[in-house]
Amino acid sequence: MRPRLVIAIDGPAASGKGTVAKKLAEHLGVPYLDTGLLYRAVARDVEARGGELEDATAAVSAAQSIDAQSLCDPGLRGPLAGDKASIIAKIPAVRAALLDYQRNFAKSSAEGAVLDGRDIGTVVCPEADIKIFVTASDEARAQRRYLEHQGRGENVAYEVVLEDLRRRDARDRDRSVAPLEAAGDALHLDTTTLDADAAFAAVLALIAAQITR
Ligand SMILES: Nc1ncnc2c1ncn2[C@@H]1O[C@H](COP(=O)(O)OP(=O)(O)OP(=O)(O)O)[C@@H](O)[C@H]1O
Ligand SMILES: Nc1ccn([C@@H]2O[C@H](COP(=O)(O)O)[C@@H](O)[C@H]2O)c(=O)n1
Repeated sequence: MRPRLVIAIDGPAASGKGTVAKKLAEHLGVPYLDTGLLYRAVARDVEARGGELEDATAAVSAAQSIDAQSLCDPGLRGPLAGDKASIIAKIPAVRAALLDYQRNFAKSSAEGAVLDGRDIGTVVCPEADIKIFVTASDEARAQRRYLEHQGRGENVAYEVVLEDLRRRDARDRDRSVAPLEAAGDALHLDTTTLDADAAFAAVLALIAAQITR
């Protein structure tokens, strides 16, 4: 029988962490949480109530009343929602309000769980069995986002996508609480030259090597 595994996957925007995390959860038959959706949903709810994203009181109130059912809202997808999420994600009390939800999710299944985000290996699940930090060059990540825009028929210049991505990364890296960074014991995967299948195969190999060590 396979041991219970909690797997933490972190990395910057469009590094491909969500793609590998979802595949991994399916492969292992464990629940998967895209924690970015929580921050996106808080930003959505603050604005829906007429609040400002920088208003800590409004953001904490939204974080405390987050509705798990509403995380599948397609309006949460896309870079604008991600950018708004990164503004409320800087507020320490918002992060604190979302911690229990994430930690309870990690404990919710006897088989384990896969969570992806920015601070899973460092703050949410510091005791995770496996931690993976997924990266790719800025240019490769911007190209992925650019292709997403094109797929939706949106006319956005590659240079604008690159600039937006770098601004969001900087906000996530430079914040005072739970910044985007690799845990000291994380395994590193650079997906710049890997397609999604190759990245998944590389993750499986990293995990196999760690488990059999
Ligand atoms: N290895 C890869 N090679 C090329 N494209 C990829 C790869 N992995 C994912 N993609 C594509 O890149 C885009 C971003 O991938 P994904 O959503 O997994 O990134 P992410 O790191 O979870 O981003 P975010 O934090 O913004 O949610 C998607 O369109 C996805 O299909
Ligand atoms: N664990 C996390 C996850 C996300 N964030 C913030 O939310 C933004 C959107 O995240 P996506 O993964 O959906 O792109 C992200 O830029 C972070 O600001 C976070 O702080 N911690």
